[in-house]
Amino acid sequence: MQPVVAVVADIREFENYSWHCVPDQYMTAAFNVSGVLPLLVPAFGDAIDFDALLARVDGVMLSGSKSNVHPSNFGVEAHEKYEPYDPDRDATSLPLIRAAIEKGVPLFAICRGLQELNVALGGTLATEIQEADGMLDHRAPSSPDQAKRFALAHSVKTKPGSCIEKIIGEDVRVNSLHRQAIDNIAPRLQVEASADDGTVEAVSVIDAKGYAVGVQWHPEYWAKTDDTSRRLFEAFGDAVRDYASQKMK
Ligand SMILES: N[C@@H](CCC(=O)NCCCC(=O)O)C(=O)O
Repeated sequence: MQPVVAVVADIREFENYSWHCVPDQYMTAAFNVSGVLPLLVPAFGDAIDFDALLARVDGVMLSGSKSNVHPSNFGVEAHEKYEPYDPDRDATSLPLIRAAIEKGVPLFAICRGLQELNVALGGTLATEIQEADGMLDHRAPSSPDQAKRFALAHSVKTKPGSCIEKIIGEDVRVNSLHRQAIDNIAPRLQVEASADDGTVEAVSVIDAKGYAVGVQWHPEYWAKTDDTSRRLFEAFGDAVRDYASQKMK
């Protein structure tokens, strides 16, 4: 069985075209490590019949992106410090997240995806977090070498007994490529892991009907070689297969 997972596309502009796209690293990690077929969902927003989409897939994965959730989605005025935006992705991810959680469709949210999960459920985001006193700089190192940008950068403590701790253990090292983070956590989310400076690094949905986990780091980049990264994608694949097999009963 090769279950299918919906992956929401970014809108990118290059070569005089608008593109619906997702970086290969997310697609490859889902395909090779989770053992699922990632299917790109165009960022068509509420023109999409989300119930029909979710009836046809076995999971949802939300990738990272250099773009940020538009602050109007969490009651904050737009400002250049929150840019760049991708409103089409927002308009697709946010309702899809709510529908997937309502239906218990397995959900794995990565970086921007975790931020979307928080906003979709009523939370808010802080921006330029590195500028606040006592905060680590969670941005990627400046380098043309992706392996250096996605290098493991800081430690993360998981909450004992949490979903994430059962998957990856207590203290792990993760990469870090973000300048936004959860500010007010959504009522239905619980913190599952934090950085030493208090940045929320992993969450899960309280009383979720199905697997619903988000991480602020990028396990997809080292999914084949890093134990923590691999475990996260394997756990997502297992949840998707369980869901798919239940659907067939
Ligand atoms: N834009 C948000 C979300 C961070 C994120 O998804 N980063 C992935 C980008 C990878 C890269 O820089 O190549 C934020 O900055 O917090």
